[in-house]
Amino acid sequence: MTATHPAPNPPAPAPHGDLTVNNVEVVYHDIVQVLRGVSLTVRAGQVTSLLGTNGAGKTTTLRAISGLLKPENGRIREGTVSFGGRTLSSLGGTEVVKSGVVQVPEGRRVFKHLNVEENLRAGAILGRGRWRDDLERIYTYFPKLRTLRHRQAGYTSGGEQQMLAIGRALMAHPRVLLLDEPSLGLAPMLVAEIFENVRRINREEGLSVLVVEQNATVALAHSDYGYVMEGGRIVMEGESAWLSGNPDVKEFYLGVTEHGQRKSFRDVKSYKRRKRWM
Ligand SMILES: Nc1ncnc2c1ncn2[C@@H]1O[C@H](COP(=O)(O)OP(=O)(O)OP(=O)(O)O)[C@@H](O)[C@H]1O
Repeated sequence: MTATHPAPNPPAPAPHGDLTVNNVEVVYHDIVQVLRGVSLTVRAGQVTSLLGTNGAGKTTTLRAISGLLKPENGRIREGTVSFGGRTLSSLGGTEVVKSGVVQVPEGRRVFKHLNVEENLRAGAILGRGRWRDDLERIYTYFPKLRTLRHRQAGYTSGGEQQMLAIGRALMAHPRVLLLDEPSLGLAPMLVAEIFENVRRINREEGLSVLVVEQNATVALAHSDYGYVMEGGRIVMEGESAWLSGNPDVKEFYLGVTEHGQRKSFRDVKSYKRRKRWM
């Protein structure tokens, strides 16, 4: 059963519309079913988080949206993905990018042999806007990248590569940005900086964001609405403020009991086995 908590005052939709995943089932290699009827909405102009443990199906959900299942031998067996009324689920990755939906992949995947500025310019593939103005725009959001602009990307830190990957995606003027675990392997201060920047871009440009995270604390602190996935299904959804105060989410994802104590890893694991949301 899915627990829901409707948003009382949804903001006025931005002109580009919502991104909707409707009852999507995904199989890999035609036999391994990973998504079992996933439905979610990334509201225009909002930051939406998709939470869940390892293997829940979060990355697969992003691939289903961004048209990147095929290279992984996966396909959408049932359901649709649409953006602003246009169906994306039959399009390939390049067409999805052209429609304004751009994914920042997990693990950064910057071009390590190119310098920072060359990486950013590689993101201007759609020729939307003027690349010089766009570089300035990205450097305003991520001043660190300006100071590093001539450095080979392979010699920058993990956090800098994450900023670069986000900056590169922004060069394509996306309307929806898909972020796969931006916190992975980064120190907490850097994670906070990256999420604050994403929030700022969302507010200033009206960019919609779907962020996949295992770090529920930081994702809920910087998003409007959240979904929790388990076993290829959405098991809970609601406004982020409500989710972060929800005892089930607190206990399981944030590892905190009602009395404010941290749960031990073993307790959290046994809680997981009980699967109280299913
Ligand atoms: N290319 C693939 N071929 C076959 N199975 C896959 C493939 N990619 C993912 N899977 C399987 O699909 C399930 C969901 O994986 P997915 O990466 O979507 O989960 P996730 O929630 O993003 O987890 P993680 O945080 O570990 O990346 C896992 O059981 C995984 O083994």
